[in-house]
Amino acid sequence: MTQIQEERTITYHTVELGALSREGHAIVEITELNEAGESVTRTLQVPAGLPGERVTIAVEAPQKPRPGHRRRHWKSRPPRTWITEIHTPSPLRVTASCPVFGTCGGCQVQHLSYADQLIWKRDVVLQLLQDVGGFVDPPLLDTVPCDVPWHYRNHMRFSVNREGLAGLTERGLRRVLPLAECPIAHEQINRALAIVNRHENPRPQVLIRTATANNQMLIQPAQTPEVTQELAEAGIAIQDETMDEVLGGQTFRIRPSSFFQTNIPQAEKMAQMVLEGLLLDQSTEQAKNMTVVDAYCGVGTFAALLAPHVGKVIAIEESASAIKDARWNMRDVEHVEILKGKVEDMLPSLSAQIDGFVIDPPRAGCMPIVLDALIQHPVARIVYVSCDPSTLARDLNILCHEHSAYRLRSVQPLDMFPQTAHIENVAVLERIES
Ligand SMILES: C[S@@+](CC[C@H](N)C(=O)[O-])C[C@H]1O[C@@H](n2cnc3c(N)ncnc32)[C@H](O)[C@@H]1O
Repeated sequence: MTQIQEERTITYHTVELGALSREGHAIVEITELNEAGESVTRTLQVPAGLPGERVTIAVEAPQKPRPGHRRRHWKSRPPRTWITEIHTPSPLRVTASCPVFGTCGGCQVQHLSYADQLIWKRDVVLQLLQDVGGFVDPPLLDTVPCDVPWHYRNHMRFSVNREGLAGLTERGLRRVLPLAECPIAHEQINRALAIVNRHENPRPQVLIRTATANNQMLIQPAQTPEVTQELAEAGIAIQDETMDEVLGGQTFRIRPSSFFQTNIPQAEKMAQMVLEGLLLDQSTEQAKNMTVVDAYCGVGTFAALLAPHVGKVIAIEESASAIKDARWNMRDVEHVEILKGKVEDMLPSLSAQIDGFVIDPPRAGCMPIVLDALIQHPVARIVYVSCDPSTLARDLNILCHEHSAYRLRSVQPLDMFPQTAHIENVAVLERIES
C-alpha cells in the first residue's frame, strides 16, 4: 500500500524481521518496483523491532530536493522506517518504559529485556572480534550488567525547540521532543530539566551534568538568577565553573567541557578492572616499582586511582580544560607527571622505561602512530578501554595479529549505557616475549 501525505510518500510492508544491527535496529529486506517498473530489493533498519517478529512497517521515501533548493546533505539519508503494527511479538520483547521510545533518538533497545540486551551486546563484540579482529575463539567474557539499568546518565545534552523548550531530538529528524523526564537520565537531571523548562531557553542547546555523590550541578548556558534560585529551592546547587564528583573513593573536580565517565556505578567497576588488569600477577612491592602511562587521561580518573599502587604515573591528555582538572585532582600526588598534548605526539618521544599502559581513546580508537609506538617498544601489559568495539577489534588485530607483539588475555564488555546500542569494553593484553 502507498500513501502520499503532504508530499511525503509512505509505503507499508508486512514483513518478518531479521537480526539486530549494531545500531540496535532489526534488519529487513523489502522488494519494490521502482519508477521504471523494475524490481529493487533494499535493506532497511527497523527501529524498535526484534528478530523473528512479524510486523507491518511504514517506509517514508526521502524527500527530493525542491527545484531551486540546494541539497543540505551530500549523502542521501536512509528512509525513515517505523513499525505500525506488531502481528507476532518476539518472546524477548518487553514494554518500553518511555512514552517516546522508538521516536526519540536516545535509546535503541528499551524493548529488549535487559538480560537479552547483555547477551546481544556480547554477541556484537564476539562478531567484531572474529570478523575484524581475526580472533577465532577470543577470550571474551560475559557482559557486566548495570545493577540499576535506569536513571544512570549523569550528563545530558538537550536540544531546544522554537518555543524554547529543551528535550531530545526525534530519530532521523531535527525535531525536538520536549520531555517531562528521561528514564535513563539521573533523577537530579530530570528535576532540573523540569525547572529549566518552566522558562524559555534562549540558546539551541542545554547541557546538564550532575554529581551523584552530592547535589552539585553544572548547566550550560548559565541560567538566570531566577532559575538558579528555583533549582536551589529544589535542593540543586548550581556551580559556576567546576563540580566535584566521587569515583573509587576519590573526589574529582570536573569542568563542563572535560570528559568524565557518564555512569558512575559502572565506572567504579571499570576502574577496578583497569587496576586489576594492569597490576595482575604483580606483588605490592613489584607494583611500587612500576611506571605506567594513562593515555587519554581526561581529568585523571585512572591515573589518580592507580597512583597509590605504582611507582610513577605519566598521564597524557590534549584537552586544556581536562588538563586543568587533572592537575587539580592530582595536586597532592608527587609521583604523577601530567603531559598536555596529543598521545600520538607524546608517545614516540617518551624516554622513561614503561611497564604498563592504560589507553582509553575516543570512538575512533588509536592512531597508527600510537599503535606503532606500542609495537616498537612493547610493554608488559596494556589495558585498552574502548567505547567502540569495531575500532577496538581493528586495533587488537594490528597489535596481536599483524605484528604479533601482544597476546589478548581478556575482553570484558561492560554495560555503561543500558537501553542503548553503545558497548564499552575493557581488553587486557600482554607482551609476547621474543
Ligand atoms: C574516552 S575519554 C577517556 C578519559 C578518561 N580515561 C576517563 O576515564 O575519564 C577520552 C579522552 O581523550 C582525550 N583525547 C582525545 N583525543 C586525544 C588525543 N589525540 N590525544 C590526547 N588526548 C585525547 C579527550 O579529550 C578525552 O578526555
